[in-house]
Amino acid sequence: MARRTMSLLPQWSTRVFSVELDGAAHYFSIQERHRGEEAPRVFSKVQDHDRCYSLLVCGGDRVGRAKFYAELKEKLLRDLPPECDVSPMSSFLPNVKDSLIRGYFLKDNSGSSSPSERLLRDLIRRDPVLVCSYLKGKDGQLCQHLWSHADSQTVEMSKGYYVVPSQPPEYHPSTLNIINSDVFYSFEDACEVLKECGDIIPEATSVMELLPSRAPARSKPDFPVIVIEGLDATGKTTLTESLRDTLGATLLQSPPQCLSPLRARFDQEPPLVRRAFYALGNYITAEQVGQEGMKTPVIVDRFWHSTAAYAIATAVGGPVCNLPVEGSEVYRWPSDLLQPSLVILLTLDPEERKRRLRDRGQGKTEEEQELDHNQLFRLKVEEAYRRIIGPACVTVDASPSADQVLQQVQLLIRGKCHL
Ligand SMILES: Nc1ncnc2c1ncn2[C@@H]1O[C@H](COP(=O)(O)OP(=O)(O)OP(=O)(O)O)[C@@H](O)[C@H]1O
Ligand SMILES: Nc1ccn([C@H]2C[C@H](O)[C@@H](COP(=O)(O)O)O2)c(=O)n1
Repeated sequence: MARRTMSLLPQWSTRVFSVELDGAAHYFSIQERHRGEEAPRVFSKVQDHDRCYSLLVCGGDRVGRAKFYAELKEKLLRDLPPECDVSPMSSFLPNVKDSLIRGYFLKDNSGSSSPSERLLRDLIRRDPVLVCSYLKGKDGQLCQHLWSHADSQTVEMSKGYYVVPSQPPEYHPSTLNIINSDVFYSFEDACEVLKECGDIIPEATSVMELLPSRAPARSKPDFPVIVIEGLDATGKTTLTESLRDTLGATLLQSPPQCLSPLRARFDQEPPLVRRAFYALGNYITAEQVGQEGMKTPVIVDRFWHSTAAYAIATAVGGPVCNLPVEGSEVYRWPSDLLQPSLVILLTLDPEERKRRLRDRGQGKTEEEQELDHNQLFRLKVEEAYRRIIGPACVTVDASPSADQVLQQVQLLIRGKCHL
């Protein structure tokens, strides 16, 4: 643990820390010397008697880290005193890709530091975490003390760093680690994740056995390939089935049928593993498209746009303006994935979508419930859909009757694919 702490120290003083407190992001950095002047308070909501700590998840392998981060919040909420608030926190090097470390900020106003500190000492001894405490210095300024663990003893490092407010970064920190943690741009990169979890998730081996040996050739099939995208209950199933019947097409879906028995298992996993699973589903579907597309037109219910848009919207906290800017490399199409002839995005007024969901009355996945409750998340998914290129999607208003939507889409297909 001591060695890991030390390996981060060279960058420690150039890092920015972000804490989500009361719905707002607070950014701070640290300084070795006190500049003399009174620094503005970083956390206006932190009272003088509150004890504050941060926990950053680092070290170990990326699958272990992702799983530990997902479990840590539950552990903290379960084992800390109820007077202790737990908020998301991160540390990053501004505009440096892959530099984000996630964790939690604890604000303890229980009046006794013992239970929290016991838990933190236990965590630092056993788990891949860096722990800091925040104390007022002699001059009244807040200082960050990095804990270290050596020889079975946890000690607060004697030297404190002064905490000073920092400007919000140009790019939201959660965008720094998207590539290869949330979105995978090649078959190899997504496969790598499943290979790494074979020991702890036996189902990963089952997925590997269903995969082609490499990314299927990207050569265009003889017949057009049309992908239908959209949030749940926008009418994808209804439309894709009608298109299959009217065009004499083959209907496929991503994730493909063969992954259905494994899907619920991967939906429980942290984003790194879950998104790799969905990314690989697209390659299995692409292989099927390659075969069927030599015989008939192919309609695909969800494909890459869904994989990338949901992953990006989940990874990026806060409002739509936190998304990576339009034209960012995160919206690019994977270089080894078959490109459809046309991608249609069905959009629907949120109230009508809710009505259709209610009428359908089926169970919902956690992400679907999130879409329902969280207006911001829905807006981010829709905006991410629109920003993806190579091919970009064509938006169709799905509020008219099913027949009218079908006609509108048939017109687009005739124009673009000459069917
Ligand atoms: N144009 C339409 N007008 C009115 N109702 C519709 C229309 N299209 C579909 N519906 C109804 O809305 C509900 C959701 O449609 P559907 O199952 O096709 O959506 P979906 O996008 O495939 O959903 P999911 O992604 O959750 O599977 C269904 O009850 C369907 O009958
Ligand atoms: N190609 C795909 C298809 C689906 N997903 C993910 C995104 C959502 O979490 C969920 C939505 O699918 P549904 O419940 O409507 O079948 O599945 C994906 O990432 N990639």
